[in-house]
Amino acid sequence: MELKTLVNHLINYKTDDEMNVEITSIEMDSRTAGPGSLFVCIEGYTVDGHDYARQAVENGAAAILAEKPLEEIDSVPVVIVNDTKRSLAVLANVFYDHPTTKLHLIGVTGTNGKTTTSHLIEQIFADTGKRTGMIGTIDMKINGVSHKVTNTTPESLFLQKAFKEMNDQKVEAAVMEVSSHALDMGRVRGCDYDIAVFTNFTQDHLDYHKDMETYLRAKGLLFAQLGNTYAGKKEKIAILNRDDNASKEFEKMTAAQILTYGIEQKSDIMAKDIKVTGKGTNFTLVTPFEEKQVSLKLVGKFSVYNVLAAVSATLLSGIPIDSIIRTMENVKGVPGRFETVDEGQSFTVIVDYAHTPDSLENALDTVKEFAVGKVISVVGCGGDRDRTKRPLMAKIATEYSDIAIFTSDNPRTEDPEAILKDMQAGVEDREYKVITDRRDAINYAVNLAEENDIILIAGKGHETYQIIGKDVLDFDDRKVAAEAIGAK
Ligand SMILES: CC(=O)N[C@H]1[C@@H](OP(=O)(O)OP(=O)(O)OC[C@H]2O[C@@H](n3ccc(=O)[nH]c3=O)[C@H](O)[C@@H]2O)O[C@H](CO)[C@@H](O)[C@@H]1O[C@H](C)C(=O)N[C@@H](C)C(=O)N[C@H](CCC(=O)O)C(=O)O
Ligand SMILES: Nc1ncnc2c1ncn2[C@@H]1O[C@H](COP(=O)(O)OP(=O)(O)OP(=O)(O)O)[C@@H](O)[C@H]1O
Ligand SMILES: N[C@H](CCC[C@H](N)C(=O)O)C(=O)O
Ligand SMILES: [Mg+2]
Repeated sequence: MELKTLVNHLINYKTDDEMNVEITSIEMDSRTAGPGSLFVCIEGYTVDGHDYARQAVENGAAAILAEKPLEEIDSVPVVIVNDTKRSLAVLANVFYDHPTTKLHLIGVTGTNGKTTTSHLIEQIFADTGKRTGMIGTIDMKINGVSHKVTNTTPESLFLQKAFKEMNDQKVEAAVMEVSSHALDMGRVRGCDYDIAVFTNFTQDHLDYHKDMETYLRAKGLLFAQLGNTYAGKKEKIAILNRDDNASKEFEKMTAAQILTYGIEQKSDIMAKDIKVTGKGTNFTLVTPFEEKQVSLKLVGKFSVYNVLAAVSATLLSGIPIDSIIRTMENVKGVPGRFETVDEGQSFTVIVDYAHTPDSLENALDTVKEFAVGKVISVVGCGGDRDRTKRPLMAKIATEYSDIAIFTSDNPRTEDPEAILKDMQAGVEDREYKVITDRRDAINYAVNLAEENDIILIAGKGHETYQIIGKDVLDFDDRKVAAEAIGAK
């Protein structure tokens, strides 16, 4: 596409250069720029992309989009805009020919349960033979093939390119997690969602959003972005958790039609008579048309919420209820979410991704419900992340466990001992043990466990690394626990 044609989609830009070069790719990283690239300079949190424009040109870039004149660049056209990040979302959408308008696209937001709900939705579509796409914390999947992602919700350029790939691979239905960071940073600008799903809203990420109100507003952008119905497209739908007060705010922010789900409050889609056991969860699903018995392998009341969200989204996508229920009953789980480590031992070991106060409380509450023996928890809090959740998580760990072990979970550039001190500040009159090294902590828990005890190893779930300083070291809770059980 000619640079002029592409850039003309922006309502305001300046250039002194001819814009007749052919653009064959858009890049935001000088290291991936090459012949034919339009390199877009983004001022990041770590470095300023403008400082890499020269490198991009040396690599062959055909043009530059920047927020200021670049005197060192005279061999290729430089186009100036007010906001390169916002412009990038527009240009990527145009360049890849508005890929999300050709997909049935579902966005899932909320503090906890995004990955789980997205996996459930994808599985329901896949089981009906649909070609599917999914983007989230664990990976991006296109028709079942996994691709690496570095963010739960990647940058607009990555997203639009990924959706184009989905178009090329004839994907019909796609689901993605939409993080509050992504909404705030405009990564999902230009994504044409058909359905937006809200899971729940509790404390997390206050390092970034500073307060709960700002965090809530960021999540609300997904529902605001859903907008109105317009000619030729299906109705836009917001699916809201009636039991969570944040839904009331999101309701005000969207012009879309609303479907609610819930357990406590009267909702369009409901679950009643919930029975949680160590083996699964049974409940009655109530829709506006019928009642159905559902028997899940997933455990916990929180899983019922995720299932209700997935049922709502797929029902409204035209999937028959019996087909949805069949998938829900077969799903064994999502990697690293309440995943058991079974080496034939006489006690239970569960690896879970709970890394917020609310998710930890839910996870431990569920474990307590079916625990016969002691509950032993291994819990840590991430470094360079929300400090205020540390004392809360520690308090929950001690209140819901017979033995709570505090350890490290990706300390990143912080001192691990300082993170553990922040955690300990939240504990009142309760016993706990501090073992800084995560492997030692898991070994200790496994050696302590007796018949019928349950160990919950929280925080890292599917992660296969431990970040200490800037080093990313191999570490997988599931493998480490299996080794500890083997050694015992
Ligand atoms: C704070 C934050 O969100 N940072 C994101 C941001 O990084 P950054 O601003 O530091 O980027 P930078 O390194 O300064 O680079 C600026 C520009 O220079 C370019 N560059 C850089 C180096 C070079 O040699 N050449 C070059 O052109 C870069 O490509 C970029 O365009 O842009 C990167 C590329 O898109 C992201 O991967 C990165 O996410 C980091 C890894 C991160 O940890 N983000 C977290 C906070 C986050 O977004 N989390 C949410 C999930 C939360 C949840 O669900 O719990 C998420 O959606 O992932
Ligand atoms: N609906 C829910 N309500 C509360 N807690 C939940 C819910 N679903 C899952 N959890 C807990 O939260 C943890 C993380 O779940 P999941 O990965 O699905 O959430 P997420 O929103 O994708 O998280 P992230 O923001 O890190 O991507 C799970 O391991 C479980 O302990
Ligand atoms: N998306 C979350 C994941 C946290 C996982 C936990 N293991 C940690 O590192 O804090 C974050 O980046 O805050
Ligand atoms: Mg996730």
